[in-house]
Amino acid sequence: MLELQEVVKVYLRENFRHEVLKGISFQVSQGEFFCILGPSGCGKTTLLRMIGGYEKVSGGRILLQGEEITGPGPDRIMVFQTFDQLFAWQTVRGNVEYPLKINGMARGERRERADFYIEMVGLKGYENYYPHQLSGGMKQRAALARALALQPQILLLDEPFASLDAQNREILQEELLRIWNSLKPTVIFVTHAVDEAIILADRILVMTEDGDIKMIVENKLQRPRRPGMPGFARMWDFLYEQVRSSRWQAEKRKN
Ligand SMILES: Nc1ncnc2c1ncn2[C@@H]1O[C@H](COP(=O)(O)OP(=O)(O)OP(=O)(O)O)[C@@H](O)[C@H]1O
Repeated sequence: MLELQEVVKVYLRENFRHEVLKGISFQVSQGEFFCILGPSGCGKTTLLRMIGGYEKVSGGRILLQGEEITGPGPDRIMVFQTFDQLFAWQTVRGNVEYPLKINGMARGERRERADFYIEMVGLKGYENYYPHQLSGGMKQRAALARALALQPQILLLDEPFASLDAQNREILQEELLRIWNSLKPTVIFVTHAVDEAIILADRILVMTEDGDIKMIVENKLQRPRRPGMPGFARMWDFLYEQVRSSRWQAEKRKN
């Protein structure tokens, strides 16, 4: 469904060419839960933004259903880590309805659709709350409802639970998996947390510190996955070592 072919991203910094991504190629299937795991600064967000069409590639191609991505579209929606992605002056319902309104959906239909997804993310009863009246977890639920309401082909999630406390993070991971099981969207989920990648993903792409693919690992652990289950710790050790060693190699190169 999604194919990246030798994708390169270069930024210019004070007249220096900074190659952030070094020729990334992979494919994601329809309905797959795909995680991109890597240390801070390795280019995960840049990669996601290019798939979203918010950022141009410097080389290579990104194809969605065989068509090259040239800009943003309602078929790919992004959810971010920050709690301030909602419109502060709109209620939860207003936030979820807004993109539908922009897309020309009639009032009755968009109200119905918004309420459906608000209930799905567990915010029924909070439709008329403003963002400042919500906890961090509730804000992320609202952002997820807004994204889901557009019924995108691909959900692009950029560390959406990273700012939550551990307990809320766990709850939201479970909820996301429940929603993914019922709607089966294709999900590309960026994280730097090894446990999160193992709990969520069908496959895990491990990036090197310097913007390359270290490996793509198939996650065959049975769902639901819990840190104490057989095989979890072994996988965690393996992935953690991959992330750690790529960071160490990059540090050695810098010195
Ligand atoms: N607009 C930009 N201009 C110049 N450099 C940029 C720009 N955006 C990102 N970068 C650089 O690209 C590299 C990768 O950044 P990116 O945000 O994609 O990493 P990341 O893996 O998502 O990091 P984190 O986990 O900390 O969010 C960094 O060195 C960053 O400074």
